[in-house]
Order: sequence, then C-alpha cells, then structure tokens
Amino acid sequence: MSIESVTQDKLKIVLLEGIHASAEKLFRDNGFLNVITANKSLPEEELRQILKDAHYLGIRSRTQVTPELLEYCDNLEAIGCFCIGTNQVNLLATQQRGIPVFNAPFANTRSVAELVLGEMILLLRGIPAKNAAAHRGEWQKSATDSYETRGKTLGIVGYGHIGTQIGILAENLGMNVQYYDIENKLALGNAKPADSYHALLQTSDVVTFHVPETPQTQNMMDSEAFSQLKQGAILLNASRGTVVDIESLVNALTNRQILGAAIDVYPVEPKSNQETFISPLREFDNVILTPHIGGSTKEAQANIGIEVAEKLLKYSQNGSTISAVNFPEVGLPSHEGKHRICHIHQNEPGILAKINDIFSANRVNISAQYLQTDGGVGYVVTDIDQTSSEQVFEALQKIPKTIRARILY
Ligand SMILES: NC(=O)C1=CN([C@@H]2O[C@H](COP(=O)(O)OP(=O)(O)OC[C@H]3O[C@@H](n4cnc5c(N)ncnc54)[C@H](O)[C@@H]3O)[C@@H](O)[C@H]2O)C=CC1
Ligand SMILES: O=C(O)CCC(=O)C(=O)O
Repeated sequence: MSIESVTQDKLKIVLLEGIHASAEKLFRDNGFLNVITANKSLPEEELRQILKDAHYLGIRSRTQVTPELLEYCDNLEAIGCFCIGTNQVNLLATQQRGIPVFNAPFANTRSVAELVLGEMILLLRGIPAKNAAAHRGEWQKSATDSYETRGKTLGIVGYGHIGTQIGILAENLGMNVQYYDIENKLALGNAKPADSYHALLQTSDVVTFHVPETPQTQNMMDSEAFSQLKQGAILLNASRGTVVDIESLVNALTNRQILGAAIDVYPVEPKSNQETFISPLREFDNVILTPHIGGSTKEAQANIGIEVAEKLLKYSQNGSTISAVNFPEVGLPSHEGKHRICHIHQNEPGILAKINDIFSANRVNISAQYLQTDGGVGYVVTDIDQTSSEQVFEALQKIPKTIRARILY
C-alpha cells in the first residue's frame, strides 16, 4: 500500500466528538483548508463514508477505530486522540497500516484530579443524597454518615499523572494517602505504597481508580474486590467504564456496604448528547453520575486541541512521530535546502539497504537519515540534496514490505 503526495490545502482533516476549536484553528492557520468537524461521534456507516478519503482523523474517547473501519481508510496518515486514553483505537492494526496514533498525555489530568477531589468531599458529607432529597422538598438535616476528610485514608489505584496529583491535593486536606500500582512508583509527599491491591481495599475509607483500560484492569473492582472494602467506604471511578463491574457496585450500594460512589465512565456510553443515558445506577441518590466529563474543562480542552493538532501537523509537515503511542519515534530536525522522504515498512532486515541502493543507483545524495523500528514496523526519514524524482519515489514504493511512503518537501 502506498500514498501519493497531496498538497497541504487539499489534505482532508476530520475532527469529531466536539474537539476544541483551537485544533481547527491551528490547522487552518497552517494552510490546511479542508477541515471537517462534528460535535459528536458518528454512526458506523457515516464514519466509513467520511473517512474514505480522509488523511487525518481526530477523535476523543467515543469513536472506535477497529481493523474493520481501517479497511475503509486507505488514505489515512495519522490519528489524533484528543484525550489521554487510546484504548478506543486498535493500536496494532493502525501500526500495521503505517498510521501513527498521537494523544495528549497530561493536559486534562488536573481537571480529573480536581473533580475527583470535589466529589470525594461531597460524598463523605453525604451531599449527593441530601441534595437530591432537598430537590424533592425533603429536609434532611443530620450528621449521620457525614464526615470530614481530615484523618481519613484515601486509596489510589493507579498512581500515574492523575493519581499522584490527587494524592498531593488530598494530603493538603489532611488525608492519609496510600496507593497501588503495578509499577514501582516514586511516592510523593507522605503517600505510601499499599502492600497489595487487597490491602489497599481493606484499609481505605475512600478508593479511587486511575488506571488505563487493559486486560488486567477489566473488572478490577468485581464482587470479590467489593467484599474486601471497609463497611461504609466510598468508591470513585473516573478511569474507564470497564474497570468497575456495575452489577457488583449496585449490590454494594443496595446492601449499604458502601456509603456512596462517583462514576464518570461506563461500560457503554451514549454516542451523543441526544442519546438517553441508561444505567442501573440512576436510581441511587448517593451516587454522583457524570457524563464522562472528568477532563472536560475549557482549559484542558483548549490545550488538548493545540497539543494534538500540533503533533499531527508536525507529522504531516516534517514526519515527526515523537510521542506517538504505537509507532517508532523519529524526530529529525529540518535541514535548510534539503528534501525529505519518509518510508514506512514492515520491520524486516535489509529494507534500509534497499532504500539506500535506490538512492545510490539514482545518484541521490543523502544528507541525513534516521531509522527506528518498533515491533512490526520500521520508519525511515531521509533528507536528500535534490528533489526526489517520480522514478525514485516509485522505486521506493515498490520495495517489498513497504507499507507507505511520503514525499514531504
Ligand atoms: N474521565 C475522564 O475524562 C478521563 C479519564 N482518563 C483515564 O484515566 C486513566 C489514567 O490517566 P493517567 O493518570 O493520566 O495515566 P497514567 O498512565 O499516568 O497512569 C496510570 C497508572 O496506572 C498504572 N496501572 C496500569 N495498570 C494497572 C493495574 N492493573 N493496577 C494498578 N495500576 C495500574 C500505571 O502503571 C500508571 O502508573 C487514563 O488511562 C484514562 O483511561 C484520563 C483522562 C480523563
Ligand atoms: O474528553 C474526552 O472525550 C475523554 C477524556 C478521557 O477519558 C481521556 O482523556 O482518556
């Protein structure tokens, strides 16, 4: 498979799911004029149609990029996830098709941390249920099951960018912080690693999840895990909907084993704001239900729009794959007066030699070159002295195991 070079103004950029306008602006300011936006995720058939001739795709967490969908995307050069999670994209299938995937690993983390902190305080005071009752005209003035944060133990599962920030903020409220992570992590402030996942569940007053969606985190909070929790604990999940088994959560709420919960993510989420949200959790006043908005603040979304659009622009304009989540990372600086060709191929020995044989046979002088391989794919960026002729480009495309090649300038 290969692609022809298309002038920048004609490259089709599709930005879905209400990606912040900062992204579209950046593309347009850089001369990308064919930018199509939608404020929701699209149904399968519409998605296929719109992506059939698209070169760049921007999504958030709803759009599923499956191997089947990729069959329809012959021109797709790169994907930007305008969020942290990339579990909605089949990373192996995109890699095999020579499509780097980028994300914004930090920009919304503070927003999630602040939301979780606020929810935790409200839940410890029993506010969600009291608030719901007051809306119905009931007056529930009582201190029963109403607690300060001070002196309570917060258990953080997944001590990464979000988990660590929550730990620091919670310590400032006077909480004891412990965490569980599969990696050995530097403990910030006075936080302590728990002896095990179960030890954390058994000894925390509040448990909050900040893990990625992986096979290991699937139903990490199942009925067995719920049975380990302290009587009257509080549970929060703003990570992924597959992490907490909803039926087990419903049971724990029904038999009052836990005092309350805050859930931002669900196994199945509506595709747009027009769709009804269906969940057995809707009947519980002591559960804060939010529509996957942990990272949805103006600040975070504007920053993410710029960060991910910049990564896509760099890939388009100079071939940089730095910080791609599924691809060899190559970031060759631009060289004045030189011309750049990118070659993506299946990772097998001897391909670089074949590329260079073609340059040599055509008396093309290489001024800089970088090869990086990662798993199944190899990526070579080459700067040459003269503009590449059609003959050279065609020969590069015909090298066996080539996935795609691009002339950048
Ligand atoms: N609700 C929302 O709007 C948002 C949700 N998220 C979700 O939050 C997740 C976490 O975000 P970050 O903290 O930025 O990610 P991160 O990658 O910085 O941290 C994740 C941590 O989880 C740990 N981990 C992985 N598997 C684990 C397991 N089985 N048990 C225990 N620890 C495990 C990792 O070692 C890492 O330290 C993201 O992957 C995303 O799914 C992120 C942003 C917004
Ligand atoms: O803002 C979004 O659409 C998704 C946020 C999220 O879950 C993430 O960043 O991983």
